[in-house]
Amino acid sequence: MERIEHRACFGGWQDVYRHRSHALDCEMRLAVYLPPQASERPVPALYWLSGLTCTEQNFINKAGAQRYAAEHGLALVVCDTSPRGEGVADAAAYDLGMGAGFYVNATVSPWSRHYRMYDYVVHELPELVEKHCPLTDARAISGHSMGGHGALTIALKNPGRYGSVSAFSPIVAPSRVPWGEQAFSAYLGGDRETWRSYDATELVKTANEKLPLLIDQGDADEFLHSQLHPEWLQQAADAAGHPLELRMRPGYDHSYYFVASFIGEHVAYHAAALRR
Ligand SMILES: N[C@@H](CCC(=O)N[C@@H](CSC=O)C(=O)NCC(=O)O)C(=O)O
Repeated sequence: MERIEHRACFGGWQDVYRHRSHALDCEMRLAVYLPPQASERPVPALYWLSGLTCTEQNFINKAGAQRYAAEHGLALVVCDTSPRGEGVADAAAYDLGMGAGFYVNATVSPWSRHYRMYDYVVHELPELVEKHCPLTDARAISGHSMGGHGALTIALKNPGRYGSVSAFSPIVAPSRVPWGEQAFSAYLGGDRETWRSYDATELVKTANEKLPLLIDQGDADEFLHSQLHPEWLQQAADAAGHPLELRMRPGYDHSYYFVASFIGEHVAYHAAALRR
């Protein structure tokens, strides 16, 4: 990992690295916020997955999470949302290709060559940052929109790997909404059976580990009734006896103003869970 940004922030450090990814077969950037406590001892980490069009920069610039991470002694690990670079397959649309990896392992050409964000986030990213930064292997995961889908599905598919999970405005049923149908058709192909293993509303039906799901959702979100439908996950979780707290927030939209308004509560939630 080569450090390319290093900025003092709330007594700790906001760093950005570039590295060669084996999973994605391209150069990637990732951001790590180290709270002041990390200069004394290894600290637990909250992994953040961003939404469509984002890089590693959106969350670290807009969410204001570093103040809370410093308070609670939690590191923040933020990756990009897709493979990048020349030779990486792309599409003209903002919601397919670069910036729209959907946290799956693509199985269909031309996407399957680089689009393996699931393996990258679950395996390569923690191995890398836990080797190079003062982090313990205590991990929490969260994200926004497409990244909320990523956080929920990755936690549900990997029992024991994360101490807690939360999401802002997540795509909870990608198999049933336009953003997900477009991405899964391209990356996974036309057999909808294969889509179920990346759909939180399906995964929650059979999850053995009942890791509580925490979701914040604005009721003025412009994508609420077309792409998000958190009530579908609520219904599936209730039927499966899976704990889910869905907090509808009056007046909030889909933007990072919403994430910034409640990120402090999520950081506190994850810090408490990782202390137990
Ligand atoms: N009009 C937007 C559409 C894309 C968008 O809203 N992206 C969201 C995530 S949506 C679901 O994954 C986002 O986080 N944008 C980045 C930001 O900093 O706000 C557009 O074209 O950007």
